[in-house]
Amino acid sequence: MFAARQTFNLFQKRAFSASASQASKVAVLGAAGGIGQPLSLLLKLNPRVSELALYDIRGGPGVAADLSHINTNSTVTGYSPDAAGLRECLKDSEIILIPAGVPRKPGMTRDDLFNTNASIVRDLAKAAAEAAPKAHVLVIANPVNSTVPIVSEVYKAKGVYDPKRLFGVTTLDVVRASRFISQVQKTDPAGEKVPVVGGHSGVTIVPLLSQSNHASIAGETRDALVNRIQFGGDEVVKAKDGAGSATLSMAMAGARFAESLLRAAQGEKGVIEPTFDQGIDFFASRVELGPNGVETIHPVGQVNEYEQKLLDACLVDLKKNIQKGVDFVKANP
Ligand SMILES: NC(=O)c1ccc[n+]([C@@H]2O[C@H](COP(=O)([O-])OP(=O)(O)OC[C@H]3O[C@@H](n4cnc5c(N)ncnc54)[C@H](O)[C@@H]3O)[C@@H](O)[C@H]2O)c1
Ligand SMILES: O=C(O)C[C@H](O)C(=O)O
Repeated sequence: MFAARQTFNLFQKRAFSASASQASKVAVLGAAGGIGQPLSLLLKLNPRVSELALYDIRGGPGVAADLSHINTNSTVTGYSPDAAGLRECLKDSEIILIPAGVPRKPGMTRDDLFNTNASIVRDLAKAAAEAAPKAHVLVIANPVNSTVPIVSEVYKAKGVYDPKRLFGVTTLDVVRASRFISQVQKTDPAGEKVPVVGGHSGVTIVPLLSQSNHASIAGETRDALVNRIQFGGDEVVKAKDGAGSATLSMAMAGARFAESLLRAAQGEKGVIEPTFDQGIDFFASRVELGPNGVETIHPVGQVNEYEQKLLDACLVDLKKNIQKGVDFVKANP
């Protein structure tokens, strides 16, 4: 049994009747990138978003001009790539998504991105903490296991940290798990829910097949499925052959998470998503969302012996990844 007091991803779907007319400003930092562009497109199509604010060190205004011609009601603004532009972009945002940062190439681990992405995320977090301290922050930039603790340390230093409003986006892991299990079982992925807990890299990604519709999957089929869920990102990195990592599936996952937060903010009950988040430590698990972000962190629940071993292996790496993020901000405030 694993008593998690942290989060990394979320999931679930419910019918809803909340009004979509409430004003919601959503900011995307890294909006001109491989994830940023399709993510911004999906947000432009979301009637719950009233204002889309796009920032990137290059290309933000161009992406904004393009999206602004789409005939949905939201406004789209691209901001200049400087401190004033970033501040304006962030001001009054309800949700801030951060896909800014470099992606992997074949042969790299997500941790190999740390040296470049840690300072990018730290600096964006500083700006967000100052300009929009109450916004929900959704960290996509890798290594998520370390970049989320970086944001939390920055917010603590600024005296505005609210663990209920900080999320590591691990939605893609449950999206993959649902798709991959449906391929094995020849079912509709829409009906497949597989909790995935832990972190967002390799063995820290722990799918709980015993809690899925197919608890009896065992042996080589189970091992292959678990491995595919844990290393799904590598599949895409390899196929893109040096041109980056998952962007389109990630955009879908990020947009789904933002939509869930907006639904919860607009009064819908029972909105559950997986996210990497902080209770005592950081850990991805299913989280119920409310108007102020995290409402309830669901326990990991009953796991079998096989999954307990996966969790044990996960925690070894995850703790190191978390500490690395915390130490980075302490050494480089
Ligand atoms: N959480 C997940 O599940 C998940 C999934 C896929 C990718 N990722 C991660 O997301 C990140 C982005 O991936 P991508 O494919 O979009 O990369 P990309 O290189 O295509 O885009 C990154 C964008 O960030 C911008 N950028 C860089 N520094 C910036 C800064 N200081 N301020 C604002 N913008 C800045 C770049 O100009 C670029 O447009 C990577 O770190 C990748 O590993 C995470
Ligand atoms: O694999 C990567 O580096 C990107 C992302 O974390 C993913 O899971 O696709």
